[in-house]
Amino acid sequence: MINDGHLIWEQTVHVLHGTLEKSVFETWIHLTNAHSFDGHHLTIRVPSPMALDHINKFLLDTIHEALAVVTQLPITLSFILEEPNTNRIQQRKDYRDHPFEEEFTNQTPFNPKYTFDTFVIGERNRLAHAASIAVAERPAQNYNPFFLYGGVGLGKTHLMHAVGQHALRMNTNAKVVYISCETFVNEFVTALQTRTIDDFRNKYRRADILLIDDIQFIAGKESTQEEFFHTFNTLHNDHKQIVITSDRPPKDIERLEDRLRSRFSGGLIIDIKPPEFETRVAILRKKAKAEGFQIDNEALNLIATKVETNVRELEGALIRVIAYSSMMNRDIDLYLVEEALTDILPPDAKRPLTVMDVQRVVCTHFHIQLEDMLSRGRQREISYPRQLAMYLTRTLTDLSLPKIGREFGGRDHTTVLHACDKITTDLKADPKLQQTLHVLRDQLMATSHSG
Ligand SMILES: Nc1ncnc2c1ncn2[C@@H]1O[C@H](COP(=O)(O)OP(=O)(O)OP(=O)(O)O)[C@@H](O)[C@H]1O
Repeated sequence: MINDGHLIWEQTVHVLHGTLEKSVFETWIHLTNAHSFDGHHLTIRVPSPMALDHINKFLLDTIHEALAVVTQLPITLSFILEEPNTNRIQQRKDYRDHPFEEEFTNQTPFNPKYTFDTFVIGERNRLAHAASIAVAERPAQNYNPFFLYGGVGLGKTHLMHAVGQHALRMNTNAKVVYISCETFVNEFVTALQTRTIDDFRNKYRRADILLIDDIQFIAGKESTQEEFFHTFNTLHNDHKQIVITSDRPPKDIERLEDRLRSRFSGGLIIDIKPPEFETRVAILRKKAKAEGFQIDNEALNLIATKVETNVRELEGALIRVIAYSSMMNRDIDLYLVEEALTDILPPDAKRPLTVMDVQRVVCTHFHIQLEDMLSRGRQREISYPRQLAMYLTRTLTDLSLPKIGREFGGRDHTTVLHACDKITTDLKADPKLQQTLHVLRDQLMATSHSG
């Protein structure tokens, strides 16, 4: 189970990397590690008493929020001091997504997970992948610039890091510069303010391969566009490779100078589209395997049906399923995936489920009256469907335990809690109950879609 803990914390750190100030992240979070996880409580090791103190005083809320984004489960957290001889630098090197924004250096500038080996090829990214390999192996020969565009979370940054790492493997002396456009803009402004524009120019205009991510960020920034235009020309004239990513094609980037637009369009432009079903399943399988989890095909297929357009979200869904399975101490099967991902509704979902929907569907299934379900009656023919309906309401809606209690004939929240625990326990050993639940859930999903 510690494996799950590592995975959950790794993703949480990933979220924190995007939300915290860079210096805060680097100082307090970067060197933390998962220590133990029991399905409900995650213990994190921190490297120094100062970090322990700072995290507990100032960062707890932010960290809990990030954890909730990752798992959406009530997992609790605590921090402990790391034992002195742990090799923590070794353990935490992957979380730095975009670390390579300093001087030219060939020391692991990229996310080691973003390589061609870990990239799953499918119909809709095959060309992007092939062009990326060609550029990495023969920089500035055929496709220059190489402009890669596509929607959020589809693997553009992954491919760009793969190009950089592969190019460095082919030629360890190559000066490969990776930069997000946002950082380029910020560095340019700082260079102007601190009169270090020559250093800035040397850094970018002496690259053998310049990889610039999310170029759409340059829109409307006139002086940066001017600067980038000259950077681009210098590199291009010197036969150096330029790789650009964007969320849209050059023609659709607003407030972009025409001369840049035409430069961007002068090489190879390729788009990357959301992966089709088979590729989504293959991505999930690869990711699960890489993290040390064996998940059967049916469960992977179900996750892949639920998340269609964004690989980052697809990976997030997988993490949530794994975390949920740890927490409930149950194997990952169709039922568990359904429960863990209940709030991911297909795009055409019309309205959220109500407690009435659940009660109606369960009563019909068990041939009982609604008034019996809401009554005080304790006969098993009534009490068991009632407990099942409470469990379904709890897992399929946002209602709190007290609110559910009120909706079921004014019962106490501990009764609801007991019902949920009972069904959770029964589910583990009762395939028939699993089947029943599956049928009921399908009907409820159909209910919410039909609006
Ligand atoms: N074909 C793929 N195979 C394996 N992993 C993938 C693939 N496509 C995307 N991913 C994974 O999905 C996640 C999001 O990808 P990435 O960050 O490259 O997206 P992006 O297109 O740059 O998105 P954004 O526009 O938000 O910057 C990463 O973890 C990446 O490794």
